[in-house]
Amino acid sequence: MPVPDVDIYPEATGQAAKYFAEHSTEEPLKLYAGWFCPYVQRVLLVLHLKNIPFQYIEVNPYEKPKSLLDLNPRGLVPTLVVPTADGTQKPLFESSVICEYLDEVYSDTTKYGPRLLPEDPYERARARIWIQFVGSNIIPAFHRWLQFKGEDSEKGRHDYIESIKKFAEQIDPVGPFWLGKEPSLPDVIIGPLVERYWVFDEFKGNGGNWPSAKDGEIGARWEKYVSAIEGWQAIKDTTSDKEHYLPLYKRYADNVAQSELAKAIREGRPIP
Ligand SMILES: N[C@@H](CCC(=O)N[C@@H](CS)C(=O)NCC(=O)O)C(=O)O
Repeated sequence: MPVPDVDIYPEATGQAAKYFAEHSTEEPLKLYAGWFCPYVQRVLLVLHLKNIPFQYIEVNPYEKPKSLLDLNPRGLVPTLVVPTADGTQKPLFESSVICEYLDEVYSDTTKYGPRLLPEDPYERARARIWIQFVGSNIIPAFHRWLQFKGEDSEKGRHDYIESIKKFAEQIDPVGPFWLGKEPSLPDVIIGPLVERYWVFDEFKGNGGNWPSAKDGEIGARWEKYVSAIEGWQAIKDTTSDKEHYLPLYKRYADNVAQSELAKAIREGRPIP
């Protein structure tokens, strides 16, 4: 795919642009977001699945406008603004925390559909373990593979593939989703990363070399899971056209991205 010559921050396109336009009017619940961001997409998935009214506010987190910094001093997206009775703004950040918050607050299943964390305490705890695993293993490996060069990048590739195999062992064998028939929070947390597989094929020459049926039962389970994520309507509705992601990910792959996250990875600090 040729990378478009875009120097400025591009805009959302395709299905995502349509979805954002539908949520552009004033609402008490506000999401400060960047259209390209996988962490933002997690929150969008929850809002979309539960059909929660909210206002979508696009900000460029690399320029960190004052409106964002006033809410979140680290200037990261997603930042959610929660309405209060006295009209003050209460911000929330960290995508997985926001997702759990929304699942708890919009919990009436007759209005908002199935809960995203299981009712059973053991299953709920197990889901949280694997959500944490995505944050502590899969995401760092994702960035290491994408941003680093040579041996460091190879270590990222190895860790990424090995950790998705571990995650795959935990997927319900019948599926298609992590807990079975219905999507749940682990799918929301890993879905946007699965949806960005092509980034590695494009920039790291991976050539679609992901775990699959040729690697045995777990590979087959993962392959089936990837198809479920890619065919998931909520993912499709919140994703832009691929070409629009290219210039942004190219900066990461070329190791010139200036975001806090990119710098933390390069300097070997914990990622924000
Ligand atoms: N751990 C955070 C990560 C959020 C994050 O890193 N967002 C990126 C965009 S994908 C961002 O705002 N980057 C701006 C920067 O790093 O300066 C979460 O899960 O919400």
